[in-house]
Amino acid sequence: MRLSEVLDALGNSLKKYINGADLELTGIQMDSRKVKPGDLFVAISGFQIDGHQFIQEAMEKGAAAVIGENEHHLAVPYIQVFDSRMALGRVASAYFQHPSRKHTVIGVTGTNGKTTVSYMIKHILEYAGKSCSLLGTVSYLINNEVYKPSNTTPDALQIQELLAKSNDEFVVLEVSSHALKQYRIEGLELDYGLFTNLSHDHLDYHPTIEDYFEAKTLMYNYMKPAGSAIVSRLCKWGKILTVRLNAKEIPTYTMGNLQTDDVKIEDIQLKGETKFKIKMGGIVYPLTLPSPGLHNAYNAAMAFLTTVKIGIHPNAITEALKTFPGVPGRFEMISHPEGATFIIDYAHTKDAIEYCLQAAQEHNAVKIKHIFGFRGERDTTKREYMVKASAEMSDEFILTFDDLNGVSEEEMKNQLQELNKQYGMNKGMVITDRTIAIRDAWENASLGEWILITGKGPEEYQTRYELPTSSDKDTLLYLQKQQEKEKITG
Ligand SMILES: CC(=O)N[C@H]1[C@@H](OP(=O)(O)OP(=O)(O)OC[C@H]2O[C@@H](n3ccc(=O)[nH]c3=O)[C@H](O)[C@@H]2O)O[C@H](CO)[C@@H](O)[C@@H]1O[C@H](C)C(=O)N[C@@H](C)C(=O)N[C@H](CCC(=O)O)C(=O)O
Ligand SMILES: Nc1ncnc2c1ncn2[C@@H]1O[C@H](COP(=O)(O)OP(=O)(O)OP(=O)(O)O)[C@@H](O)[C@H]1O
Repeated sequence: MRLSEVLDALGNSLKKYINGADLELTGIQMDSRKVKPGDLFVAISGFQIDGHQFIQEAMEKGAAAVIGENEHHLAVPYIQVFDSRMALGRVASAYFQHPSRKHTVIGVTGTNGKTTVSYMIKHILEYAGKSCSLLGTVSYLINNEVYKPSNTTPDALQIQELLAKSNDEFVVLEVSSHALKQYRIEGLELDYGLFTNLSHDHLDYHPTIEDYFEAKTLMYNYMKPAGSAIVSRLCKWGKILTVRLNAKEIPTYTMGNLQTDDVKIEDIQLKGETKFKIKMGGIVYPLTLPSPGLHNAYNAAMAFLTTVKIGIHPNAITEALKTFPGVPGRFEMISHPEGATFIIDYAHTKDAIEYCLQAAQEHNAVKIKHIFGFRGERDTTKREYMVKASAEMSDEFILTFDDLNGVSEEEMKNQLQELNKQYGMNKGMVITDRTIAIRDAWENASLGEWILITGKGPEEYQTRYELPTSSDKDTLLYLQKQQEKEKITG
């Protein structure tokens, strides 16, 4: 790519161009440690460190040109921009020849359900014989290859690179509010923009829920001219968003429980298999879903509406959803020999906890025990609501450690004890070691009891615990094996 093409791609984010010889660039880097001779280095002023500090290092490694926000006079061409993250998205898209134009791109935003809806869409498309890449919290799946995710939404450079690598017709990607604020999808062009819901989360990053909502709406600045929005109107934010999108004349299709919704969800039965009906254009489609919970019926309805708009026949969609295998760590069940049911789930908001515990209630749980904790260095304002929800909906709960993220064990333990004292309704206890909390529940599990372990989903532990296990599932499988061994040895 020529430097002159970089300048074209920047458009109105270009502020000043200094030392202007045109030259050939061999790559783009936002991390000085990765720079190779001939690369364009984009200096980003980060949350941890200011990338402008590394301009010298990047040049020593052979950077042929630099983009940044500050005033600099360098030996190589320097392009001053208003916002380096925005510039990175635009330049990366141009460098990889605007890869989103060669795919049908589906962006999914919302507080909860992004991953599940994305997996459902991929499953339906594949059932219909299409190929689909997926970028999200659990993994990046491109051309049937699995990549370990760096973030829910990768940085702008990685997004463009992965889309360029993808030979799949469709790409579905989860779009977090952090990504939107940080211009990670700048340069991307979406065919469909999905909004699942909005509830209390990330109020450490966003000053208010209104700001969080505004961040989510930014996704709709990236629609292709013929692109359309698919919005769940089940929460008030979806209703507000629909009005906004109509005003912007973006074709908007809604899922909800009103006659005016394009897809109306009705007659939901949650006992046993999840069964519900979708009413669309005067026709009623019965759906059966192996994934339990009202939230999953909503997720399936969003996937249904999206894939209908893509052109998949509704009957093929209903058939495909019957065999949806679920998502790792989302309401994943493991049975206990005494007839209890253990669930591993990624719920880390009050809303998600309520949906999970409700699903257990709907399955006639004789008793509900809930094991959960809170991530260190993440939104502390949601914790009391999560405890209140658990205290109201479970029979017993155990507060335990989640990732500490640098918070001391003592500090987190005090927090857990304080939250339990204030909001626990005398139903809670604190067992800080997550594996011991799970073992306690395993050893005391009884017939018909449901034990929900939430917060970590399939993620590996970051804290060293007493049992030699690496995740909630691993702990349960370990306990299962131990019990079998004990039976054999008497
Ligand atoms: C708070 C936050 O969002 N941080 C994101 C941000 O990093 P940052 O600005 O802090 O980066 P930094 O470490 O300060 O570095 C600044 C610049 O200096 C460069 N650098 C650094 C060192 C060096 O030697 N040389 C050098 O050039 C870095 O490459 C970078 O370009 O930009 C990075 C690149 O896009 C992100 O990976 C990073 O996400 C961090 C890891 C993170 O944990 N983010 C979370 C909060 C997040 O984004 N979560 C959402 C999902 C939320 C949800 O729904 O659950 C997500 O999309 O993952
Ligand atoms: N539509 C929904 N409404 C409310 N809660 C949901 C919904 N779908 C899933 N959940 C709950 O949220 C948890 C996370 O689900 P999922 O991974 O699909 O959401 P996400 O938006 O991708 O979350 P994250 O961005 O944190 O990865 C699930 O384990 C479940 O408890």
